[in-house]
Amino acid sequence: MSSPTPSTTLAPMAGVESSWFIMWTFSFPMIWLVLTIIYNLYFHPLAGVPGPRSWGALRLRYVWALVSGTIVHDFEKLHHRYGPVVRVAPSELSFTTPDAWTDILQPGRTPPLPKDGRWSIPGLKAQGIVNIVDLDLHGRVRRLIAPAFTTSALRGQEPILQQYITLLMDRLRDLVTTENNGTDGVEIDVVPWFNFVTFDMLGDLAFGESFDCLHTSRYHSWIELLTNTPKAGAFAAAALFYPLFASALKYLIPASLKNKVLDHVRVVSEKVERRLNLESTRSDIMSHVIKQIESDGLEGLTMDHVNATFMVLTIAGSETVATTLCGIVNYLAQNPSKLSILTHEIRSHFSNPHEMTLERLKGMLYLNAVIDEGLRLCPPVPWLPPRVAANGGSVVCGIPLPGRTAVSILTYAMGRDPNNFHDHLSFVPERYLPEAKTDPQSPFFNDRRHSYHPFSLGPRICIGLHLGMAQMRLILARLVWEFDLKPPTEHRKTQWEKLRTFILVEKNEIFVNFKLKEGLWTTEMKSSASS
Ligand code: HEM
Repeated sequence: MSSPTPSTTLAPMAGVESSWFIMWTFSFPMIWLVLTIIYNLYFHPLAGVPGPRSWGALRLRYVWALVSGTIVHDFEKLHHRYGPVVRVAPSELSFTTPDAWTDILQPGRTPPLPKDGRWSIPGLKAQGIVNIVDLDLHGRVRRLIAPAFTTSALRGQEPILQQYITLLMDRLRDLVTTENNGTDGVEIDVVPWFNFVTFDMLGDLAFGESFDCLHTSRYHSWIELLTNTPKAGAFAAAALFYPLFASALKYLIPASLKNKVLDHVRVVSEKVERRLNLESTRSDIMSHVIKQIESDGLEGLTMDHVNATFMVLTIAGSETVATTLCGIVNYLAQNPSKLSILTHEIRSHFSNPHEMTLERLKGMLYLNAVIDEGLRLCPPVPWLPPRVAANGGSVVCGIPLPGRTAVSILTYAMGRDPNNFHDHLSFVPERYLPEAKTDPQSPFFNDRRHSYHPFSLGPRICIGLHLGMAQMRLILARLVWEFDLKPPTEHRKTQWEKLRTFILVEKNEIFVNFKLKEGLWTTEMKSSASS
């Protein structure tokens, strides 16, 4: 009897082995996935915190919300359903309780919880102030730039702010008069204009050079790249939650984009260097930094830290102010009775724009109430970037958190919470007037104004708070002094609640109807419009 050939005996065995191999290859990750889900849902230390199973089982649902720009509205819905503390990922909680501000940000006491390093900008030699995780390093960078943001420094910077606001008014006046003689209203998309003015101001204050957006009525190419940074940041952070995907991403990013980012870093360094070498007596942000370096040196920092900080300042100091202004003007145009109170306050106090100094505008009660109400309904940082619990664990709002648990605060939902604010979804600046705080008959007497912090709190509170408030006061006052504003046609109205968020709010077009104030339509303007 002839013995079987090897091929006839081995073939079935090889088939069995390869099918085992295939089965293991596919089933091992499946088993791992199922075990992870079971652990996260039933055995994880945060398993008892309220939240939907689909978000607590894996981080996929969170990442999807992040890259689709729906994270803020999704979190808000979860808070409505599950309460003030929600588990939004296996090891991340979102808070809307007032105590979260103090427990997480620790104003004036023990060090705050550090930022979550997964949100840093990848590929930089050093992080800028907003993204630095190390508390000591952050403190040194903050000390270097802080003198540029005091109220007395702001007084020196006022002429620069006024110069750009005048230019903005000139541009808007041109648009209104050339489009239809200024007599009927003109619908203007305010988004680019508020971005132009805030970027130009920041360019001048930080680098001693405007970006010339207002002069050219166009975004500087650099600004276009910068405004996409938060969106790219959301995608980069999403990738970092899955390290395998993050390394693949490195190879997927087109070389042209990588080069653009490198170019961008190079341009900032050149701008910083040019300004540092400029012999000038002007008072801007850099003049204070130069004085600080001359007196205390760089305190162990490198120029990479300075450059990265000036890069983030350009965004943090302009997008935020532009977004809030868009929100405020959108609400004002759609609430004519509130707009007319503001317009009356400004026009009755000032007979010409030169009288509108920062000092005098600080005392305009309704103007300030309008800004506070705008910040409540349209916070430009609607979701405070996550912090992490200490390695050995921390306690936030009475909940013991395992080490490295991420925690975030949903500012947007806190501002719109009926438990915090009466008539919570309406635009009512009156809630911020002094009488609402002192008159028990006021429907807003019990509003929890103290529980809302659009500029954050503690050692990482917004450094540009005074500057931002100054820009908003000046721009709004000049706008209502010069123009009669009205809502746009119905199909062009914007509902703020529908905007997406990629770390910062994504603004599309926001139309407002502009008409020159009665009496500003001078003979000179008429002839230049008709020529
Ligand atoms: C409407 C105006 C503004 C609002 C509502 C606002 C809000 C905020 C918030 C909530 C934070 C905390 C972010 C975090 O902890 O992750 C922050 C930080 C910061 N903001 Fe603002 N901001 C505004 C305007 C400005 C301006 C005008 C500047 C500067 C020119 C600026 C510069 C910064 C910087 C540098 C930080 C980081 C501070 C640190 O980490 O120490 N902001 N801002």
